[in-house]
Amino acid sequence: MTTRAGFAALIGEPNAGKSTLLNRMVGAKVSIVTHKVQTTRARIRGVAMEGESQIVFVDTPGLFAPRRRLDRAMVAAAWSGAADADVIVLLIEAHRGLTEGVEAILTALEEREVRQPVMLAINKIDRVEAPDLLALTKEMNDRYAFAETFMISAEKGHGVEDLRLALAARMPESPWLYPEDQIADLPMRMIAAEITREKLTLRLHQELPYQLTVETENWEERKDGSARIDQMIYVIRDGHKGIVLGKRGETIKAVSQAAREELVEFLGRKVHLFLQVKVRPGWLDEAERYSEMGLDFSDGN
Ligand SMILES: Nc1nc2c(ncn2[C@@H]2O[C@H](COP(=O)(O)OP(=O)(O)OP(=O)(O)O)[C@@H](O)[C@H]2O)c(=O)[nH]1
Repeated sequence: MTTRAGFAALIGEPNAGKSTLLNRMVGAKVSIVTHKVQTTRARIRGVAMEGESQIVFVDTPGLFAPRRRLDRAMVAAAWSGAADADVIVLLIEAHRGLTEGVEAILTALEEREVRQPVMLAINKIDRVEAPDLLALTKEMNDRYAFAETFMISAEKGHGVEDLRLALAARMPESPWLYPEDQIADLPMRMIAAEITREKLTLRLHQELPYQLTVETENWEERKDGSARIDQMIYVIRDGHKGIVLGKRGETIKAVSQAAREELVEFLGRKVHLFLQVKVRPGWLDEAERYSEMGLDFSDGN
């Protein structure tokens, strides 16, 4: 039996339908991993099985509008995440066509001399007429040498199976990256940390997220069946610590409660969550720290 496994990077403008498509391709069985898990280079969004093939879907956070230095490093990392993948899928919206945003992505693919196959998935075909769709297919393929083109409706499920089969066929021969019965069991600590990070970003000013990391420092299974989880929130300045804590600790309390509720739902048992905030000054400028995260500092400059 030959098994295949590899990474498929899903790229596209915001709102293209990435989440909808992933949920379709990954299916209910593993939808648990749709929490955005941050790995060093890309976010693992889900794992799909198709016959003997395992497809690990990653997306590329921060591809757009880099503003600050770290954001730019994130963009570079996002691209290297895509460059590390075995296949890239560019998702565009049928009714919007070759937008400026899509053009920017294609230019970046060319500039970076991406060597792996890029599949074009034209989504939301339920919103256009057939002649327009054919015209767009031609326009896109004249613009870039896509390996294959798919016309899909992620929402309605049309064409999704064909895309999944094509991706499966392009996965390299390899043992599976995740045991089949553990697909839903991606590193729990990372997922738990990401849950807290998400709650923080929901609560805090938009400026903060990339300057803040959450690490699960301790995970203890208790005899009564509950889990004790200790997490550290790292910020770069004293002032940020105050923001995270909030007045009389209100912010962190609310974050902790929201994160704990989601963890309870996620783990299906009682959770004791302990959050602490620590300042790690100069973090933004520590090239070493960047490389630990898989971020290429020089490239991001
Ligand atoms: N008509 C139509 N709408 C769709 C289709 N697929 C997705 N949508 C809608 O498009 C919107 C965006 O979909 P998402 O899956 O959230 O898009 P996304 O790319 O994950 O968005 P970001 O997380 O912002 O990057 C939602 O309102 C979906 O319901 C489709 O095939 N047809």
